[in-house]
Amino acid sequence: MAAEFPAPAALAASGSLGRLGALTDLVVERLRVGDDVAAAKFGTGSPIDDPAREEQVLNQVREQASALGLAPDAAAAFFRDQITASKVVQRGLFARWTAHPGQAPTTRPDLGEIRTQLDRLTTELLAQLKATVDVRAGRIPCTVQLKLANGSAVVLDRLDALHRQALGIAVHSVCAVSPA
Ligand SMILES: C=C(O[C@@H]1C=C(C(=O)O)C=C[C@H]1O)C(=O)O
Repeated sequence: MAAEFPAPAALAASGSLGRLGALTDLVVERLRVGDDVAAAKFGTGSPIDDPAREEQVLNQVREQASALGLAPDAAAAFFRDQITASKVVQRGLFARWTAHPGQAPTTRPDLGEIRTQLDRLTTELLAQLKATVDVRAGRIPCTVQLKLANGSAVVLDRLDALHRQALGIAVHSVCAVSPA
């Protein structure tokens, strides 16, 4: 009987469920990198918003999307959501750390290294967008798969309210036709 319900650790090892599980896991990984970005900027005076960097990210997205045969505008819209979600995480953590300085990070990661990590995630996320074109084109199946993937990610990754809110923003345009 136990074998029918894999232990949480086994589930965590295999990632979020369903056909959008791998994409969702990358989205969550990018949100988590947002925590590191916040730690890199907090207390330095560096703004959360960096429009020049955003433009660079979106240009990279458009170029790589075209090379993969994905629609550049749709890919850019998806990444605009990733950027918005990252900034929601950053603002939430800034507010938390300002209100509770004891929770603020004690080490400051290097923003340049973090951005290299984000560039790698751009490539991996685009590959997953490409791999899920078919499932994302089906309105109802996509919505069901997205709920499955997100629901399992929330549990497996133990997402708090801030990261759940950010995940909702980040997957806003995953299904080609958004549910009502
Ligand atoms: C992640 C950063 O913070 C913001 C979010 C970005 C992103 O999600 O790619 C890019 C620039 C910033 O507006 C960053 O500065 O690198």
